[in-house]
Amino acid sequence: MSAEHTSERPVVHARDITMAYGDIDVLHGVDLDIHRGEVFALLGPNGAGKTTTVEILEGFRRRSAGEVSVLGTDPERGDDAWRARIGLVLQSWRDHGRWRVGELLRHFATYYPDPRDPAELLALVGLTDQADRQVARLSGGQRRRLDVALGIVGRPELLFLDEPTTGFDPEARYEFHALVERLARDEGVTILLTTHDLVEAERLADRIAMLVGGRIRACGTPAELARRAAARAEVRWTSDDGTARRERTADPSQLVWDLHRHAPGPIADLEVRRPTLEDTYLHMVNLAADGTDMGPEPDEDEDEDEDGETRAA
Ligand SMILES: Nc1ncnc2c1ncn2[C@@H]1O[C@H](COP(=O)(O)OP(=O)(O)OP(=O)(O)O)[C@@H](O)[C@H]1O
Repeated sequence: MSAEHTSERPVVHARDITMAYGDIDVLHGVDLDIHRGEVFALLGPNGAGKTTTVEILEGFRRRSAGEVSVLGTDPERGDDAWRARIGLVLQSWRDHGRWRVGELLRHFATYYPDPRDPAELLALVGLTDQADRQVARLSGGQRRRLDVALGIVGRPELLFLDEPTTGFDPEARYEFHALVERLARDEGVTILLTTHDLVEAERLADRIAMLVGGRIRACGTPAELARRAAARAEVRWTSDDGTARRERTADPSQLVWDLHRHAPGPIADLEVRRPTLEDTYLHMVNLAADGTDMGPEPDEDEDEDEDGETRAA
């Protein structure tokens, strides 16, 4: 990566993005800062505004208002040189069915000043054996691997991954996760991932933002988010009379200690279940569905504005 790209300025910087389709408001003031080499996941239920947000950052959609800088440029004014620094793995399959896999990759490589070697890239995504196969004859998971290869052939500084592992078998998913980690860790690629797979987000993301109803409700590391949402640990055990018991508590150590003190012997089936990212996610979504406008929850990594809004900084 050249020195001009290594400044501390966030790769993605957005303030107060709003978006309306006709008279329907979809985004209500989204703030984002994503730093170089960070894997950032955007989570949220169907219709939350994830694709809209990402398309605005990619320069495919004009925002209604707000300030956006991606790799130092307003995406609405991004030129070809700017676009060449960005990789896209989109949900929709592009129509290249009659091309052969290797041929298509070699063709795409010609668009970039310093592309990856197509043969190495095929090996990287596990498609070497399919190099001479027509794209239309690939399985769903193999097409998705090709999408990933096309997204990174130009050595992007910023990679957008829109539900990248849909249709992957577990092994392909595992290999893909390792690839994403390598891109971010070894090559300093910044990655914005949208996914409905909370396990994937937890595994890959340095930070996660939860977008619900067009607002960022929470942002932080997976561990920070798991601790939120008033999510308390659950302690499970089987009491002396054989009854299955469960209790939620903010202090599971104390509860386990108390159980031991009062039990005549070992406690059967004792289990402590820590709050998970899923607990927080469901909590956020349910609050929004109830119409409880609790606003975003600030944490130690976030700037709080005068009005109490949280920035994903
Ligand atoms: N071109 C459009 N015209 C009008 N409304 C749109 C358009 N695109 C999206 N919407 C609406 O904007 C809202 C947000 O859509 P968006 O696709 O950004 O959500 P999402 O979070 O990506 O959802 P999903 O998880 O289902 O992909 C939805 O209510 C959707 O119906």
